Amino acid sequence: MEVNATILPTAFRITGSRRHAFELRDLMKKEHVPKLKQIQLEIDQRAEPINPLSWYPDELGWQHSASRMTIKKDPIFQTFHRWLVAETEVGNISRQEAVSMIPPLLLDVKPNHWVLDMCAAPGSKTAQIIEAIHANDAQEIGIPSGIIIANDSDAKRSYMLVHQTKRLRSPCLLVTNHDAQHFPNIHLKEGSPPVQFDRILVDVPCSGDGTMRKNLTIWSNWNIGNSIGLHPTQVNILLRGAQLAKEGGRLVYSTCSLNPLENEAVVAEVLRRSRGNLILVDVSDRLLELRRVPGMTSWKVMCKEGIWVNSLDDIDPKFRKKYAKSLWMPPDVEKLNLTRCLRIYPHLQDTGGFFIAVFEKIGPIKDISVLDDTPVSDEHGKNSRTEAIDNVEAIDKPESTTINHEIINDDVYDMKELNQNESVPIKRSSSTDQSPHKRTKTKEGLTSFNPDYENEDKNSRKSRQSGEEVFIFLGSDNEDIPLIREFYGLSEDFQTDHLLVRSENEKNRILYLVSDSVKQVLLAADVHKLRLVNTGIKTFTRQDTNEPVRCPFRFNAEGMYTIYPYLSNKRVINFGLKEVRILLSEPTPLFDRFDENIREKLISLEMGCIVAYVNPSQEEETVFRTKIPIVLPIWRAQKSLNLLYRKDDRKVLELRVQSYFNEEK
Ligand SMILES: C[S@@+](CC[C@H](N)C(=O)[O-])C[C@H]1O[C@@H](n2cnc3c(N)ncnc32)[C@H](O)[C@@H]1O
Repeated sequence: MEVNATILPTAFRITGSRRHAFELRDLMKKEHVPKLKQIQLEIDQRAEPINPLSWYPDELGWQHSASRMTIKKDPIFQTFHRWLVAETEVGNISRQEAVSMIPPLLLDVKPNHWVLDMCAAPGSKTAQIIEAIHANDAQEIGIPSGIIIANDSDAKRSYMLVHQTKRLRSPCLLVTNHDAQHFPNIHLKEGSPPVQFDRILVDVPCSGDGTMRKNLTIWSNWNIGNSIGLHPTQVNILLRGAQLAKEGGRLVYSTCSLNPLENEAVVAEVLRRSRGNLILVDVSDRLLELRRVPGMTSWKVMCKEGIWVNSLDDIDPKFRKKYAKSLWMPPDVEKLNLTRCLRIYPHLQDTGGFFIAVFEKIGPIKDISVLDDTPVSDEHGKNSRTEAIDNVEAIDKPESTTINHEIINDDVYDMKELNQNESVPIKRSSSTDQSPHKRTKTKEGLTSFNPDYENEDKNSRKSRQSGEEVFIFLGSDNEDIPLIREFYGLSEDFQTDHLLVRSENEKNRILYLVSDSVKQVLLAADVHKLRLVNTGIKTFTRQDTNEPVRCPFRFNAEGMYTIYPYLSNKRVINFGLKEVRILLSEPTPLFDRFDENIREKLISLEMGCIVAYVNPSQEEETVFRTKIPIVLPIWRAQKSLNLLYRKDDRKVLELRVQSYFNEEK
């Protein structure tokens, strides 16, 4: 309790592909950490200085407890903070509560995995999963074969998730909006078995009592009923996850609550109803430095009136329907290995509270109906007796929270889903046309893209809300592709059939790139059942110009890093930070503003989009040198350049450049 009344330290992860992450870590250790430690000692002897989280692999997780005041007032902290913000904005660093980093680590995601994140918003763990999928990007050219389907039942929060994960620019991410208890089956082909996932994260809604160091409202809003009400939903979400996992696949269940009714009671019920086909994994050999306490093997239930109750039978029959039988310890509790669950208490290592259980699916899960008190058989439940779901159905939830046999029967399920979901037409197209949209002329007749971005965002959000989102893949006969390939020297390895447009009215205005696995899902036989929120990274945009230009397609900042490895040097120019500063300080700098070698190269290129490649490690006067490159899309007009960055992206780039020179803002 004493620890709970203290301020939670700030934690962050160094992310990105492994090679880049190690580089950034070493730079931080060399340039920032010694100074920060020194200054923190001088300012506040009690504060924990910046240190790596001992249990986080490869010193990529860090924590410090400097106060806001220290960060605000001290120039060394200010410099560090600016660097942190700049690297966070470009996706190289993620701020995340330390304990919340544990579930994705134990999920053990590989770049080829199909991953479902069932309750994903606002997306901090999704970001970690995306990073794991892209872990080898710096070493391997190509888009990973894995996929992350990030789902949340709350539409607003799903959009928040899209926003949060945008900076990671992954073509492998697909965001959906479903009640995870009824996450639909996906059949890639007519009559094929439904997709089963290698990895499933089940980070369920919970009462949140483990976050009381950060969320002060928990202290006043907590009540006994919260956990009792959440338990059935948590059971149903985890059960649906268990069904959707591949045999041999892994599920991680987590909550930021320490209440056994939301943790061990849920795990026990799901293990029982999986009839031996789901087992708890012993992860005692993982994250060895992480201090943890084993899961509980006995617990009691307090009813909403504040009285300890031994069984459901002891509840007043009038209120019995409000309690799930599975809240109470099952008779075979000792057989379930609940000690393999992880409890993280705040005092163990100065964090929030958390609960994690890691499962492996070892057999098909077909019958998930409620069991009576007969212990689960060691032979996959052959002696178990099933009964109808009664009390669980009646828990006061806004919508049905039951999972029963129907869910694994596709026909019944389809009918349920069709009522819920609007169709998402998936089409193939070969034609191109230009959309009518608002144009703003700049000095050299180049249509400014910023106002269009804003309009596009508003419109597309509107269309998504009314269920009109479309994903139209470019056909192999699309006439723009050969031009794009030739103009930019795009390698044959780049699969242009993974480009799509997202609006019938604005065909080919923006070309989005998706990975092969996302494409498979978008073309699945029953994709109409999926409520799609977002997918794809903006890669090319048709740029309207007054001057005739041979290739009107320009790169987008969002897709720039993904497409860059596929480009020849045809339209790539090496820039230094000096040139980047010119681009940032002047809207359309003339060629004359640049050194002769750059000017000559610019003159030799025909009008259209070019790419600037910046390697900060080659800059002599910079303070913080990493080899992490900056790759910028630029419009080469008649006599001037225009950095194709939105206002907010410009700000981030400015911050990044400043941080290299350790300058005051
Ligand atoms: C603990 S938060 C998830 C945090 C998230 N995994 C992260 O790391 O940022 C739980 C989420 O579950 C969502 N949720 C609640 N009920 C759900 C349901 N039945 N199906 C899917 N998501 C649900 C909530 O909207 C909330 O965003």
